[in-house]
Amino acid sequence: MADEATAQWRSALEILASSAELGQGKLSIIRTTRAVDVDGTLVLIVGSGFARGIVDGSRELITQALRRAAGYDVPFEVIVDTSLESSAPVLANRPEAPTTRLAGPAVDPLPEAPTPAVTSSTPPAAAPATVPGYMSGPPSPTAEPPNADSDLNPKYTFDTYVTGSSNRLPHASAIAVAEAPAKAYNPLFIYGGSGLGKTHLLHAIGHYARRLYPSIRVKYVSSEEFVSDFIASVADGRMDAFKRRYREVDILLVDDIQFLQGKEQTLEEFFHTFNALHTANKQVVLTSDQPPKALGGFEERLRSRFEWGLLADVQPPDFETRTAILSRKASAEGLDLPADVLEYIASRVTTNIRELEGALIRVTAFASLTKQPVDRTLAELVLKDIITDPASEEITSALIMAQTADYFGISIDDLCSANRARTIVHARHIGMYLCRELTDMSLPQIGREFGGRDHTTVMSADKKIRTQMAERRETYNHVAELTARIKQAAQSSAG
Ligand SMILES: Nc1ncnc2c1ncn2[C@@H]1O[C@H](COP(=O)(O)OP(=O)(O)OP(=O)(O)O)[C@@H](O)[C@H]1O
Repeated sequence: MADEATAQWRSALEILASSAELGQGKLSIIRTTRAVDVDGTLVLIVGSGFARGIVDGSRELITQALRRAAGYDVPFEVIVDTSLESSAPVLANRPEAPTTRLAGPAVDPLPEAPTPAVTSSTPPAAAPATVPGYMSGPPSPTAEPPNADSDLNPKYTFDTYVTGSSNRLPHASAIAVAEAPAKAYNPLFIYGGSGLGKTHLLHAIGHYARRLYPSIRVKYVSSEEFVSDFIASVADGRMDAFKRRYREVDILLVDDIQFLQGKEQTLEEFFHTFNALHTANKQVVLTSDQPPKALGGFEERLRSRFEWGLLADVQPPDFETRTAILSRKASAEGLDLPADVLEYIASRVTTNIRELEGALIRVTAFASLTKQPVDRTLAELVLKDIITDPASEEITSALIMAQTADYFGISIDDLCSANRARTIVHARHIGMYLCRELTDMSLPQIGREFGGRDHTTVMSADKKIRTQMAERRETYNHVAELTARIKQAAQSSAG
């Protein structure tokens, strides 16, 4: 595979050289890059942070050149290997980029919230009588400090998780696992459709376990981050550190395991990680959009291990649970919404809780913009374009991007480009926001669609649009009108 990667990269370099778009200076730096293939990702290894900056700044042209060379989109990562430095120009006093291109935290790593108020779903605050013995010993000297990078979202706790018949089993087993890691069920495998709270439960396990056992080492990782970390570590020759990161923990929480499908080298490493943890009596919790048996692209030996512990599925919430979730979200935001409004929203959005939250945001944003009280008429007006029959429509990122480009009078290439013109940036942010709300795509997937951007860019676009909707009428209108167009287009193509 390495030869093929080199050949592909050489062809791309020729294409770049034959186009005048990249200056000779940049080109000569890019030429010093080495390419290897890891699990279908082309890893471009540069000799310095400076060279990496040049390659990163030329992403769009490199993407196009690789596409022309290979005949398809070639995903690529850039990493720094300073042993190559002699072949690349070095500028004095330029801060070095980190040696690996690990994806940043999936959520803001804020300190854990103080002991939350007691609610019906709050687990007991005291530690259970039997504290797992392995946590009483001193931490390994080579291990990272406890929870140094556990990346837990402070909002995703058991307190803020509403339970109902659709999620009682995963909720109860998540609590059991946090209370007695590696004793109750190992692994715990939580599966179910998109936006149903699997990530929320993983983070809640981490928070609660840390509250019970302050020195416990918890690591949360999305499987896409696991892949990037693995790729960067292989290419970088830093597998020892990689192994320590994932094996010297007490609880490993791995989100959206289905993204490992077909990634043979990563799966092999994951298999060994899993075995090492399980043998050492450490807890593993996994989430997936499907049960283990349905996970194509996974070897039987791994799928059968996923079934060693407990399988817990999350179902779409019923009407009462949806209403309770909305009520909880509204009060967390300090909003006082009449019951009939909450019920109306819950009746319109039935399958995905992320979309349910999106509907709440729109209704309250519109009320705030127009300085009107939130009542049923207003909610009906705002949500009139939210269509409830998910079977009749398929909303894809391609559809969202085409409609967004058309709406703003720009091209899809503009949306994916590095162009920072105001309208284009705004359109890009709205496109990302709508992909987040209206599709099942993960943050990294959305980032890739929009010109190979990092998942943290998608997160900040999502946050920006959410905030702007309540502050600027124009943004609110853009989102509302575009959603209506996208849903109509999806329905007419389904019909
Ligand atoms: N039972 C619940 N109570 C309160 N909030 C919930 C509940 N279930 C989901 N949510 C909220 O819905 C949103 C989506 O949930 P989450 O991201 O955990 O879903 P997911 O199943 O991991 O989705 P995906 O498979 O797309 O990653 C989050 O903001 C989460 O807090």
